[in-house]
Amino acid sequence: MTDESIVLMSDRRLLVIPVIECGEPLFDLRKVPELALDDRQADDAGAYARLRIGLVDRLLSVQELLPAERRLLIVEGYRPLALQQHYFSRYAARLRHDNPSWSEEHAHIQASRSLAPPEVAPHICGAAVDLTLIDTGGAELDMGTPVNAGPEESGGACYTHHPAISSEARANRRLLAQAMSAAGFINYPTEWWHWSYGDRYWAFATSASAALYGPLEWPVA
Ligand SMILES: C[C@@H](N)C(=O)N[C@H](C)C(=O)O
Ligand SMILES: [Zn+2]
Repeated sequence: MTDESIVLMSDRRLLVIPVIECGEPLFDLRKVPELALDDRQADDAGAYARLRIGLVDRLLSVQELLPAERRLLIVEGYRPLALQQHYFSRYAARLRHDNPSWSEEHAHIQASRSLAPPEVAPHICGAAVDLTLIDTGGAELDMGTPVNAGPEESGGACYTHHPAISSEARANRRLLAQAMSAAGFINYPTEWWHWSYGDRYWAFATSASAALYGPLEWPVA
């Protein structure tokens, strides 16, 4: 899959998709012992561990679909808007610094390979999850790159269908993708670990007439 065939998060078609908020609450994954949770993105208030309850149910069904010796490892769910804004503007500024000939618009588009522009971002809706696979001893499987490896540092190997990864990593990505897709999740093709349900990217990819989940304030009122 080339960059040209991938619909990026900066695509204007996403912005016009309506959101019909269904009102589902965020649920705390720290109360779900069936799902392994990693603390590399942890914040004091535990925002990273929250997800819309519908996604939690779907992750439980994903785990049922996996072979007994494989489990999901959840890295990040909900992300407050201020954090998304910080991540996105920092990365766009870094790209402009490293590529002085790029226009602001081009840097915005290129930044959206790794981070969603805040106006369409699914993590701020509790509708996206970054995750990987572990074995029975808790060791992460070889997925070709670490979670959150950017296109620059990974030479593009973070793209889900990048050809230059080992056959073992490809098989592990395929296993993850089959189970996540079967549960209704949609992958962001530039990041093998990023999956969403009910957000605008999901609505676009599934031709749903509207997204189910809009942005949520943090802390929840
Ligand atoms: C930061 C990365 N894990 C991520 O979540 N990227 C997507 C595109 C996002 O910001 O929604
Ligand atoms: Zn993500």
